[in-house]
Amino acid sequence: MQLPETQVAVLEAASAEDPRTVESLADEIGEKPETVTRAAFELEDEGLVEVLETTDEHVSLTDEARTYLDDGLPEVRLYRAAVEAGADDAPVQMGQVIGASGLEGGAVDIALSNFARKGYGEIASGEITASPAAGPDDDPEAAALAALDAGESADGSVLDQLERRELIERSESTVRSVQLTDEGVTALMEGVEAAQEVGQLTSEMLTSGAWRDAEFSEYNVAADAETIDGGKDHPLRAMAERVKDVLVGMGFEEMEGPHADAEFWINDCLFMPQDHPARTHWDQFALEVPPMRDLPDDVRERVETAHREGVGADGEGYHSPWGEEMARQIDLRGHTTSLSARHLAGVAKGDLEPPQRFFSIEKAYRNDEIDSTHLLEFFQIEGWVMAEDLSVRDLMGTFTEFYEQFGITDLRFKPTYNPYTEPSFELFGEHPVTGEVVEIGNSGIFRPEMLEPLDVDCDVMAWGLALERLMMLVTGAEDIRDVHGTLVDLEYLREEEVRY
Ligand SMILES: N[C@@H](Cc1ccccc1)C(=O)O
Repeated sequence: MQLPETQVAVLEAASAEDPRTVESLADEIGEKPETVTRAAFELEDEGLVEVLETTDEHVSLTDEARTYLDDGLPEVRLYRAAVEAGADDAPVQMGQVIGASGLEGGAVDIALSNFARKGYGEIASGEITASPAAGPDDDPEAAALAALDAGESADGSVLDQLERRELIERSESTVRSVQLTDEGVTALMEGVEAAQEVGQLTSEMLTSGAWRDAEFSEYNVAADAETIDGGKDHPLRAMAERVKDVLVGMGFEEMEGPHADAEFWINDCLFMPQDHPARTHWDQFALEVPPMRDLPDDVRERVETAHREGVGADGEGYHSPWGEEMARQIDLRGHTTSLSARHLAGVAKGDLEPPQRFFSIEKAYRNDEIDSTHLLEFFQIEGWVMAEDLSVRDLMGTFTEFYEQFGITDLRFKPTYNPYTEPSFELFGEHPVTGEVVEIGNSGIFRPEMLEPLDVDCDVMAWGLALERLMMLVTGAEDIRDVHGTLVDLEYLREEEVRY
């Protein structure tokens, strides 16, 4: 029988009694493990060997665990310091024990929570009591860490606990072994010889014509191959593109504009009084840069008058103080409605005649508390329609049509308040996994107090929708941080389906 060279080598090195790992075969015949794996699968296809797979669990200690190997677990240190201070007799001031233990920073919290969990004693009203019966010398977690460090194994439930404490990392790998089949043994007895098979066509073979006589090895499309992670769009970017397609399909044109902009465009044009709470720097990020130089004089004057005197015959409004300095201050935009203001004021695309439809899918920045539904930066799907005689029905109809494209058909609306819209509505959708009703956007019909100073004399309905929330409803993700930001699992990004 003739076989390619590596297959012959693998076959000869393999045994019928003891499965041999790919690594040891590779060592023996001086080939790379990948090459041996490939040859092994080819031999398996021919029935000459069997490839056996087992999973090998590997446990490694984290850096944190290594410091505990030297210093002891924080809770054990705390217990020892407590006993030393007499806390096994009577309660002792916590500060005193912590000081004596030498624990600092985050280690103190770690010590306290595990001290309580392990029943080493009690902590109440700033005092610590150590239970004399606790035996930190036999702490199973400490023992397991020492055993693992010495290359020994440890009990499964202790391992689970150590993993929860992030003191160990567990990984699995597939170990492949090769064993000769009866057919393989027979083939070896009858004699196998190496055939000169060519694995790869080279340019030399093409120029010399050697390819004509060469015997090429066959492809094995079923063989395991190295995973190659190619570049692709981030799932959130892919979602943004999908939204863009839908909106363009609905007749919308895209807006562009600065991420860092004058408060004038972010807030003042939206009839947000300068003492409005959302304008404090707790909410939006102010930049230490020179103020905006160019503001169109006529718009600035009309906006100022609207703030100071109100709009309309009876001058309704906030009659709030207004200063140009604040209007020229540059912030990271807290919403992309600044782009709508620039477009409506005619500074982006010149004067616009109705009907018009515009959108943007761009980042907004807010000093929010980060949690499962909030990030400091997020993408807003901003949009507006300018036309004669718009009503709330038009607004709801537009949303219904838009969200339908993403399979969301159970929209709910709730009246809300924005300084720049009247009426205003928040939009909600149901989370497909948790069933929770999630806010997905905010909308309304721009007030005359906003539109008149911008010199717009027809109706404009507008909205800001959250791209990440839409993504959560579409994918079922329960935490925004699983989808976007620095905590996203790389495996998710690698494996997420590519959509065209
Ligand atoms: N700017 C609003 C969204 C919005 C835009 C336009 C009209 C009404 C609401 C927000 O960030 O929540």
